[in-house]
Amino acid sequence: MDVRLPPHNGRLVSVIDMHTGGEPLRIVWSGYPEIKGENLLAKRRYAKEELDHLRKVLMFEPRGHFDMYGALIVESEMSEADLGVLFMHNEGYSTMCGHAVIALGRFAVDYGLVKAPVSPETQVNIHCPCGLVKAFVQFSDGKTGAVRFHSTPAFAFVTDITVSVPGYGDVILDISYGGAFYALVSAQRFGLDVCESRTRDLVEVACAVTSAVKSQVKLYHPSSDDLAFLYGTILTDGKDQFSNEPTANICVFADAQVDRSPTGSGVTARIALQHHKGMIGIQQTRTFQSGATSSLFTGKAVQETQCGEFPAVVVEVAGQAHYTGIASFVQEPGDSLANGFLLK
Ligand SMILES: O=C(O)[C@H]1NCC[C@@H]1O
Repeated sequence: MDVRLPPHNGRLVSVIDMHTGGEPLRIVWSGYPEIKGENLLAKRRYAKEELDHLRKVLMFEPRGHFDMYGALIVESEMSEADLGVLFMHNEGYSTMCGHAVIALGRFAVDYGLVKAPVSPETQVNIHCPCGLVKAFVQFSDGKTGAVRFHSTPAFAFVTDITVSVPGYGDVILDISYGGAFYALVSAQRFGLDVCESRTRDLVEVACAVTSAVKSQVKLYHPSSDDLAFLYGTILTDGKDQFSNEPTANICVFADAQVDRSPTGSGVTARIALQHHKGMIGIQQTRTFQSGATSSLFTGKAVQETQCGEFPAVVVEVAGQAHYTGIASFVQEPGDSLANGFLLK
């Protein structure tokens, strides 16, 4: 059967879909209008201000769903970058996304964004809004495999602060930065278990924490005000002290969106926090498990560094992404739901 273009408004947006540890990634590779801006953070602002209707078309139903995640490939102003990327979710545009970097590393090698890949690993420099992230993609017999990446400097922002969470009382928690800021607290504090409890119960608690922290704690990042916002809350199993056993967590980010993966930027933030508290050493590899799907990432601090006045670490996170499909999306004239909608 010939596949013909359906009736549409003139715009055809083509994507490649992947997932990393169950978390979807819709990579937009053609059909998006030019994203203007003299640097990546300016492009992020432009996408937010001028093109947000297209995020909704691609992330929301009927083409996506409440928990869809996307990546827009853009040009980077950094000479060492192989590609630039903007991340999209159900609320807007993130500054870092580890599961996406793991998928994009493979995509960049498989689709020729990097010339002459080498075995056993090909380096792909991905310019994310938080900075340059270096991905190392397994490559042998012409095939790509697992990916590890080195984060931008990650740091504990504040530890053991008390936040008043309506409905739950005073909660002691940490805030850590792994390319995005997260509040971190053990689910046990709320009588929940990140692997066993119902997802909706975990989401309710995490959202209450996120909203309390947003209203009570002012965040700050030494590089840019664009990075200084709380992305979400990570509920953990409380097993922060180093061990060879996996530690599980569930990340609730953006508008109550649930990460199916262990969360690359979350693993980065957790290791920065654990290192800050003396619970993990440099080069000690820890396994992180998603409370949602049981998928695994590994992580380790590979280098001590500085981020402004914050002692920081570079974290290496490793995982595996898979392809799920390709698609070209249209909006048909006369479709009252063509711009996308969400069920909450
Ligand atoms: O892996 C990560 O870092 C991301 N996954 C969805 C939420 C985070 O951006």
